[in-house]
Amino acid sequence: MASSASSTTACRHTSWRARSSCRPLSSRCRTTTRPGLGRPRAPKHRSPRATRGSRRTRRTRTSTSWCLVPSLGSTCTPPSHQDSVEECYTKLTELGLLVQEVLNECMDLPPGFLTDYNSDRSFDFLAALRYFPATEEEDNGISAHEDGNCITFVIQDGVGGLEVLNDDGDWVPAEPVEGSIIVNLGDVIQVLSNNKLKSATHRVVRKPVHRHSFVFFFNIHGAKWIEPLPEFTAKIGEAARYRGFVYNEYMQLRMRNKTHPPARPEDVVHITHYAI
Ligand SMILES: O=C(O)CCC(=O)C(=O)O
Ligand SMILES: [Fe+2]
Repeated sequence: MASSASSTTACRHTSWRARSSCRPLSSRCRTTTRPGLGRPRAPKHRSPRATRGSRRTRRTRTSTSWCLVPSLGSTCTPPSHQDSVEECYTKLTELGLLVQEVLNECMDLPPGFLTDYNSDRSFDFLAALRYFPATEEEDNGISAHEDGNCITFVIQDGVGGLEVLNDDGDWVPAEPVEGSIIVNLGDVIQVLSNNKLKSATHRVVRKPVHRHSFVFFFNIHGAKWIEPLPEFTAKIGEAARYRGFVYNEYMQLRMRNKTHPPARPEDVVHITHYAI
């Protein structure tokens, strides 16, 4: 993650629960200074106006998000867009299933393993995000973080601002490419693969103009037990790097990071919470 004390949007969506109401999820968002969400890795470069951790952080609106298609509860989709949003949701679900199969092969798992293991689609959701223009003092859209789920698909407009942290600690812009979808792996895949595959650390830096993105979270059922698979541990003589946990428990801890931001950055819960 970018820094151990960063500013982020207090009320940005974080879990399927928060998205089950039909209103902008962060319509009254204010920028607050609080610990970031990712791993304590120091990037070499920071965008010039980023005020993560700064005492100067002004209370300005940074972003809003709407849940278009939640698995539970109502949606915020206007009736006129219902059909196209639902079609989009169906296609993204198909894409998730396909990418999951590709992952299954890349991870050399028994055929169909991930399809069976992650067969319940009721925790997936699609969100629409709107980022307000950066101000002179502040340009943080979303602080550095890793997604806690399985796979995330991001469809962004042409404005840019999404950045990924590489192994050298440099932030690399995920430049908008028309017609493309960005695929992020999340913490669940990192744990299952015992760190062979990594969840991408990413953030959004706001630009001087509005930015919009659609984010589809291909999740896993909340009751699922997540732990490193034998193919990445016992079968190859490697120790598990994580203890097992129930997915919902991790989601709730991540949510608590937001509702009750810990005073000390080291107390923010990341996937390392389960590291052995
Ligand atoms: O808006 C984006 O490009 C990324 C959003 C994101 O990282 C998230 O919602 O977790
Ligand atoms: Fe993310």
